[in-house]
Amino acid sequence: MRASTIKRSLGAELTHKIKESRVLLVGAGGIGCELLKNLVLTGFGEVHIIDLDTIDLSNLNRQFLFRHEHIKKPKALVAKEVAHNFQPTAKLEAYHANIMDSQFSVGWFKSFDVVFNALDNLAARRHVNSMCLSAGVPLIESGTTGFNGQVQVIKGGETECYDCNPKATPKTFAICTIRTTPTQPIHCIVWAKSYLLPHLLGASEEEAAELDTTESSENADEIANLRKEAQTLKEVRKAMGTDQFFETVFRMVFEADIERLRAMEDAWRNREPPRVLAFKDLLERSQSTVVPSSSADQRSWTVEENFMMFKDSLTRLSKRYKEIQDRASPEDPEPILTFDKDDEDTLDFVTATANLRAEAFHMSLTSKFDTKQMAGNIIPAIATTNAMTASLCVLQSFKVLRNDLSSAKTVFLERSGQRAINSEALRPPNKKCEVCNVARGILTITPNATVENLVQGVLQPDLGYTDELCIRVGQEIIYGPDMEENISMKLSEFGIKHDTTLTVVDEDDREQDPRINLECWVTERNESEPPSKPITLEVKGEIPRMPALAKVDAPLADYADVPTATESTLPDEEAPVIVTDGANGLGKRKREGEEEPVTNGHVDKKVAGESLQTTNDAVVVVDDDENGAIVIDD
Ligand SMILES: Nc1ncnc2c1ncn2[C@@H]1O[C@H](COP(=O)(O)OP(=O)(O)OP(=O)(O)O)[C@@H](O)[C@H]1O
Ligand SMILES: [Zn+2]
Repeated sequence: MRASTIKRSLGAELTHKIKESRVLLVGAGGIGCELLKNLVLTGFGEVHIIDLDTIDLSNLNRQFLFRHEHIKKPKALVAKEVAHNFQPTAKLEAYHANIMDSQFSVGWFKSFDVVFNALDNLAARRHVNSMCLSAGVPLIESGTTGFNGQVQVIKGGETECYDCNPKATPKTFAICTIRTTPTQPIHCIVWAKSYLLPHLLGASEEEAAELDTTESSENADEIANLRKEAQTLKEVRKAMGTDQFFETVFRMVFEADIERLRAMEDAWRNREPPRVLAFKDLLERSQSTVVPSSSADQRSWTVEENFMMFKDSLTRLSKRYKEIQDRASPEDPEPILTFDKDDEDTLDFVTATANLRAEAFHMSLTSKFDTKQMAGNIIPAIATTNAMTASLCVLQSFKVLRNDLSSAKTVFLERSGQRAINSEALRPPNKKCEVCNVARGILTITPNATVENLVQGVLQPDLGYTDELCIRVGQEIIYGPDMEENISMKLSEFGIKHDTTLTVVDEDDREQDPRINLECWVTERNESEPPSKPITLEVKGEIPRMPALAKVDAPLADYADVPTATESTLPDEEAPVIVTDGANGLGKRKREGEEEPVTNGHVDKKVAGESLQTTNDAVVVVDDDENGAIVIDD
């Protein structure tokens, strides 16, 4: 877009702010590539891009900044180079690094006007959320899953943060369902991928995160059985590389084990018992069957084809296993082959064994293509969803830059409802959220400052803490009620220096509610400079108390009315239930018992298309001579 067009659409003031701004883009994947292009074309003056990964062939279909010749090169660096061609005047900085590295400190985050998250995992999202809260920098969080997308505007102390709503943990399956009574193809796939493959080819049971092996009174026998069986499988592994290996494994898994399960009569009172797959019979039936080719991945293979594929893939995997074993020195641990959706050998093995098990349990068989999606927990990434989500991020960032949070929205992109784009007013922080419901302070220390200076010189006399407090740096506790010995140690001995963040946790809940956590950002000064105290702490007012019964907050209709952290004037509503859309960790907010998104009167829902004719200030329609109408809507 031409600069003059942008200026006419956004107005001179915002255009100027955009040009002067310094923003951080975390992640240069599906959303990140689109976002970077949008940012530079919109005229953002300085964009820093960080991504830890290198470019993969499978990225090319949607991460349009990357080409074949870029494979294996760092995403951030290539993205920077390519985007620079779109807007040579933009200042771009790239980091091939993990955003969770300590070099990206609170101080560094403070140097940005806005941070954009375009990540694919919960841990990194949470980390950036917390850094932005500490640094007081607004965050535009985004994610997509298939046709669904979401953009959330986060501003510490004013809106919900990423962690204000609980996120669902990845789905796990009870081990007994997987091992004894599978009822769906996915149960067979998880069995093949997380039980059979690891036991045969290396990794231990504990490493299979999808299996819930928690022991209870009901499943104690089954767990004991499992352990015995795991031992047997390890024994069977010794036959690897011999001609009998395939037959031994097959007979153990599809004959002996199924016989054992059939004998558990109670389990089959209300359902059909599994059938034994006889090795000899299948061997005979598949005499003239060929192993399915790799192009036959979209159709379900016959039982005979699955049998042949089981043999073929097990042979390939055993060969690989033996090769690794032969190369290793005697003191090396046993080799481990683990499932990878992009590893043909393990995918063939999982498809074939899952299907044979599905056959034994009277279920329909699954194609290799579908098995890949299911076993890899893959929901296809859709380029248009990423592109639309990235544009919505930029539109929301305009409101942040204008300091107009009251018109910023959480935006949902969806396909199932009547409307493609829905939005909700932002909500104030959830008072129960331990991540954003913290007080913040600036702690100025001298090089020799001690824990004692902090506790007895500042926290207790100035802020009223008792002995029941605990001090943390990251996850490490450096001082607490049972750690008196640390009181005389220097803060520097715990690695506390300029730009470290430490947290003070009030553990005194005997008489009244404890204070909310106090997060201190450390700055250093010279011993000789005034004031003379070795430590000073700057905090605004008293540290509020932890709200005992704070409930979920209402949508934010008017920012002027946002209750402060100490007030409890909010409506008495149930905590929101998060329906996650999969790996992106984003949750669409729904309240319990509701099918549709919240429409309780507080919520301002809008449709992009419907707003075109409105006179709402946020909607700008520009008639551009060359490019037709450009509509900027929220
Ligand atoms: N801690 C982190 N620090 C920096 N970048 C990260 C971090 N975690 C994830 N990323 C990056 O975020 C991007 C997310 O993009 P996307 O969701 O499109 O994933 P992808 O890995 O490119 O694609 P796919 O997972 O579908 O193969 C990736 O490029 C990934 O490398
Ligand atoms: Zn929060």
